[in-house]
Amino acid sequence: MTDDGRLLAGRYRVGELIGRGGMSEVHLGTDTRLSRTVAIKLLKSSLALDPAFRTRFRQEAQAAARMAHPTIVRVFDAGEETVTDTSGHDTQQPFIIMEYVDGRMLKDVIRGGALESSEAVRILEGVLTALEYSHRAGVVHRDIKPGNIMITKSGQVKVMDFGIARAISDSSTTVAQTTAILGTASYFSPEQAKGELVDARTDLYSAGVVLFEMLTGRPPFRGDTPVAVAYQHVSETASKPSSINQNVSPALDMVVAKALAKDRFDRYQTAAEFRGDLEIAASGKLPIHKQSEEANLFGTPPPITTGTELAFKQLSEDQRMVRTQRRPPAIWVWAGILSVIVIIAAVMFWVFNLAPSSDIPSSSREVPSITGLTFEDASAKLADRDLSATQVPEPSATVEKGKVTRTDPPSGETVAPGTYITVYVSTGKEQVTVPDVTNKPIADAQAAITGAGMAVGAVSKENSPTIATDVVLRTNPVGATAVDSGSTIDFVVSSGLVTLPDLTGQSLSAATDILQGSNLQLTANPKPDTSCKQKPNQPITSQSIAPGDVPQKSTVDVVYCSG
Ligand SMILES: Nc1ncnc2c1ncn2[C@@H]1O[C@H](COP(=O)(O)OP(=O)(O)OP(=O)(O)O)[C@@H](O)[C@H]1O
Repeated sequence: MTDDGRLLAGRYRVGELIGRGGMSEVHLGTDTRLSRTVAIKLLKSSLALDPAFRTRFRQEAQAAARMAHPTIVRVFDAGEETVTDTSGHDTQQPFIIMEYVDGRMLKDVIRGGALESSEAVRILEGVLTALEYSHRAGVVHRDIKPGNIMITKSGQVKVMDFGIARAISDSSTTVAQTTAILGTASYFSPEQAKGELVDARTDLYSAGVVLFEMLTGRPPFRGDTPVAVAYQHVSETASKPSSINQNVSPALDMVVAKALAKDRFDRYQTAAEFRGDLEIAASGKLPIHKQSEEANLFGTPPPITTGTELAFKQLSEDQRMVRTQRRPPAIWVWAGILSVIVIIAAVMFWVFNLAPSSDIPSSSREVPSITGLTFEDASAKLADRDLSATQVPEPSATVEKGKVTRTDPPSGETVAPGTYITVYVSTGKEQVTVPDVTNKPIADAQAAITGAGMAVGAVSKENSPTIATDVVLRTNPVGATAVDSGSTIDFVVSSGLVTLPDLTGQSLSAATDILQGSNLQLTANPKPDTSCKQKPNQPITSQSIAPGDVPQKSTVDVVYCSG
């Protein structure tokens, strides 16, 4: 991870790369004027080639910068920087200076599976609060999806990228390109899929899709291509979330059904209305809109289509069912057939005219092997295959710090273009603390060390006047030191012996003191030697145990010169 080091607008220092999305690279940065940490989104320079996009982007970023709400990632500034490419040409690179959010993307949270209903409701309430505020300010988000919702470490919900989708879809990009840039079509409303005008209710549909995914762990419609997914948003009925996750209450099923109504007039009309029903559902009551309404909104769970052909097959089957089961008046049958033809024509137009003309293929991608690369190189390799990357740090015993350890989905798996790949980057070996095992028997101490993730090393013995045999005197490294997980810890244990010094030449009282300090004892009956030549201190002439290692508390007999 290299620091870019550039200064944008003479003020924002571009730091380490922290993420790469479908349309941008995101770096940590510093606002040098205010000395604060910011996130810097550098938009792909290919987008900046279109002057209409640049104008629209500036306007939208300015509108977003006017919004200040705790549930919205603050936009502080936006602009363009002239960049000289390798061939010496100057190009404009748009950038956005945002509040830095220390947290996780909702898409990464959902990757772990369905959330508890209460948590899903709490997060969606945050999203709806943000939408209520932005819709009042006249800003429609247009790209509400788990990849634009962050959850801070304290659990706060923050929605980002207001207005950016508008800048993209209003420039000369095709629908297929827009889909590829903005990610999958999973969160598109029916009106977006049909290329119609959008309004605040479009965001509420997408919020309904996000709620569905939080409750079930998967979006309501899946398919191999954006077209197959968009088709289902227009014409298929979503399953009840409770048919996928039985912990979801009927009340929440009803809220999701209303949010996902195909006709925007059947949906929640405002974010506040949606939030109100969520609160009612969370309290265990059924929202006011009636059960009969719910029955109309949900059909039987549709099979998961794998492509446009399957979608068409399903469509013709539906037609057959309409004819045989309900027997509606002929005029309705013909109206139904007509609308089906219109949809098929729209999809065919999209498939055969727009998608091939764009340089963004819609087939699936294989996740490449990127372990061992830096995040920067890995995300570039993913971007080559139209895949986005999110960085998640994790300790690794084997992979060097700063290098990719693994991905989710793993390499070799096939995914749709625009899919977010979680890229795990090594923070080096996990740090563990050496437990304090002094005064513990060696067997207990060794168990404590292995239990704390370290390896047992050499055991050496050392004399100790007081500590019992095979009890730990100290470790190396000593207790409370932080070390790499798996480090080897050496032990020094008591030998149960003590060093007896040479006592000859010492007076009896000096010898008593010396031995006491070593937890040894001088005999109570030292033997006098009268044959020697008397000296003033009556020195010891011999000792019963030779100097050296002796068991603790040994008693030493001595002979002293009494003269
Ligand atoms: N304000 C922020 N604070 C901290 N990290 C951020 C911030 N914005 C983005 N990121 C990180 O950068 C990554 C890429 O950002 P993001 O998904 O917004 O890019 P994008 O190009 O807008 O993607 P897309 O449009 O495909 O969703 C995110 O997954 C996230 O990890």
